Amino acid sequence: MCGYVKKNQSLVLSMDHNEEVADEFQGAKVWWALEKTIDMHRSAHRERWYYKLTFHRTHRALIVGPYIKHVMKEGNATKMGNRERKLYTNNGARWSHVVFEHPSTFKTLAMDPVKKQEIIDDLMAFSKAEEFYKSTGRAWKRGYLLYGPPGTGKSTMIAAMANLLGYDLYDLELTSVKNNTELRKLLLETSNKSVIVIEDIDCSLDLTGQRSKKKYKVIEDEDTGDGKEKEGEEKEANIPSQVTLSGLLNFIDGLWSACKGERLIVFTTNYVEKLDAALTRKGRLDKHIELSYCTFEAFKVLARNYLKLESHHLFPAICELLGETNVVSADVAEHLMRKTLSRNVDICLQNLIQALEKEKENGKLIAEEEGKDGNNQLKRKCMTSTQDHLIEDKKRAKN
Ligand SMILES: Nc1ncnc2c1ncn2[C@@H]1O[C@H](COP(=O)(O)OP(=O)(O)OP(=O)(O)O)[C@@H](O)[C@H]1O
Repeated sequence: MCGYVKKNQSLVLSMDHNEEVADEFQGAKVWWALEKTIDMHRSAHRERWYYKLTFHRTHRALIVGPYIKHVMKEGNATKMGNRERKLYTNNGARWSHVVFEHPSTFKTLAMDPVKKQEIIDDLMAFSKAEEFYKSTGRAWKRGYLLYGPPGTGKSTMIAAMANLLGYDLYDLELTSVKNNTELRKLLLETSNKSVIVIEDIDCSLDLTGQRSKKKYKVIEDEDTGDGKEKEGEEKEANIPSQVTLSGLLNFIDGLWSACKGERLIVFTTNYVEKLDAALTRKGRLDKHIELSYCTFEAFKVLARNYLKLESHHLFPAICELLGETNVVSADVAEHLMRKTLSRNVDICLQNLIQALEKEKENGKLIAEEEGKDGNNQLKRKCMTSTQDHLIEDKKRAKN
């Protein structure tokens, strides 16, 4: 047997002609050999390679049934684990892809450890539940809704999910899908073992279930008189969208019942409270996960990721300040990244403390202005003033 290392660094073993490899399954010994025959079909003499399996006749039922099934399953799992995974994005009704190499894992994801483990367990149980879905006649799919302010790690978690399961990622841009026919085509083209992501669902579908109308720049073609999407002298027109929320939900519920393989569908939003109840009701989306402001537990993960620190004398001060402010993990990570510039952990943590203190002061000021005491509700308002800008930017980019 010989082996070589593939591009993605996994070891690939192969057998030589007439070489024999032994295996054992539930006490039964088997021997695999790679053999060759000459195919004399028509006048062409073609070599055909095959595996010969030898075992004692008393084990026939065990080997032909459960053992072969086991080998196929393990083989497929290995193939899935070794292949290059892809990140797909759609432009209208067409998918294009790049190699998916996002480094995020659940280990590097900053969040409450208990909640994190619960999500990992849920994903692993789902990925192994083929028999359950088959026996209950349900489509092998699971829906997640991730919600929380910008920068709390929703996209990071999605990458960690795809990495944990070894699935491809499909980033579905709904605003570029014209109608339900295009949506159906896109969804049917997704591979099994995939995560389909629809980010910022509140920007893609409005609350009545109608997709938000996209503003196209329309100019009259001088020769043909056709209205075409062009740059130049322009007037804006609303092209009515035909992708509806009910269309989307029907696809999720119905379409994949007829499809082989497992699929995760993940929606994200910054405004869970604005979503249509039809989308959020149980059964449609199986798990609702809130990603919120950075806690001390989450900070410890970030400190491990960025500073390789398990503890530090400034941690207690940071712990206290995080309890009094609403700061997202993206902002904390941004401060910790600066260590690469200053090369000094103490300075980096001191800067973070200063930023948190400033945030706390802002919260107090707003509280005073509003004539209320500086409790959570007001601190929330302080944060939303900056985050509303981010959300508005996102909406503008989509429209
Ligand atoms: N929980 C987290 N764990 C680890 N890193 C995080 C976390 N949250 C944010 N980050 C860091 O901040 C960056 C931005 O986070 P991310 O894009 O995942 O936030 P988001 O919640 O998806 O934001 P948005 O709602 O704007 O899409 C990430 O690239 C990552 O480096």
